[in-house]
Amino acid sequence: MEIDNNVLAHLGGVHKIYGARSALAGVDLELRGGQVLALLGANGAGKTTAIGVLLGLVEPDRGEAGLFGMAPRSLAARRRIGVMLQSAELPEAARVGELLELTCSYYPDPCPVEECVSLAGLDGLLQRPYGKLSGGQQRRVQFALALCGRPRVLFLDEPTTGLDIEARQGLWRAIRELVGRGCAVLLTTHYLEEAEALADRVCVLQDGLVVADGSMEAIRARVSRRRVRCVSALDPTSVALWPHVLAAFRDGSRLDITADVAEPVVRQLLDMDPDAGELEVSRAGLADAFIELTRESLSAGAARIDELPLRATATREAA
Ligand SMILES: Nc1ncnc2c1ncn2[C@@H]1O[C@H](COP(=O)(O)OP(=O)(O)OP(=O)(O)O)[C@@H](O)[C@H]1O
Repeated sequence: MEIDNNVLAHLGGVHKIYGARSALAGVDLELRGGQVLALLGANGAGKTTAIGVLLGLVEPDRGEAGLFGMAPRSLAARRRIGVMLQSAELPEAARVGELLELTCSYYPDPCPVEECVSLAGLDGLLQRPYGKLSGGQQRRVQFALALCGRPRVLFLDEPTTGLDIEARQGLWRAIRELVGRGCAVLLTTHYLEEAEALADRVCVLQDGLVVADGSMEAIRARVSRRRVRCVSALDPTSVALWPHVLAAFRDGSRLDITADVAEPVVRQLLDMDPDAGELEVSRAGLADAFIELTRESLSAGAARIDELPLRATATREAA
């Protein structure tokens, strides 16, 4: 078989079953040099299991995984990656500086500690015991530890969960800087704006299956649709049946409508509810695409974004 040198990490036909539950049901995935791949999916979709298989932490029942064309558990492969999982068990009494120095000592050509500190925004925290840090500060320490070996590939499993807005944006800046230096990133996140801000490729998992895999532009192009929001008492279930409406749901006092074109929907809305107010019309983003992709995929049986059907009439409440 011909080996593509630009593929840094891959899964091929991976199945993983836990009891009666299929966590991965034949997943193919490729991460290439210079790429930021966002792995998206609802809770339990299989994202962490996929990362576990890629890292050699989870043994697949079927299929194969590789890192730099090697077995994921090989030392040579492990030396070239950085990993930040959803949780980390680190000694609570160890000071941040000690943890960084120790981790750097495992690598032949480590990243200078000061650089890890600056990228992760840990200034002033080096003397603090890890166990006394806030949850957000601990996440930043875990990020810094992932950088110690100058990774060629970074695996980040929900890296910014629990971070405040400033810390999240700091971490995005750091990720962009690392990508600029040639690091590839596999990222899972529930913040779709995070995927939009960082990723150039998106893979959506649902119930252990890849339901969409494409470039961010392909997804954006796919959702050239509009979002209409307003305060209205109209029933979203009937609004979902109007011409041009793809989905409608209630968000508190607001009605949130996704449509292929906005104008006829706005006209009908104002006809049906003259009291409708605070009208907003915007271009639908990745979040809307994601909701549709995961809602429609089961009936569509599609594997690529451009194969998915264009219409969904269910409301989010009903889904
Ligand atoms: N060690 C395990 N034993 C039993 N079931 C497991 C195990 N690990 C994962 N699962 C199950 O496999 C499925 C996929 O889990 P996984 O953690 O990969 O999902 P996820 O997409 O990462 O979810 P989340 O967004 O909540 O982190 C879930 O149904 C989960 O309960």
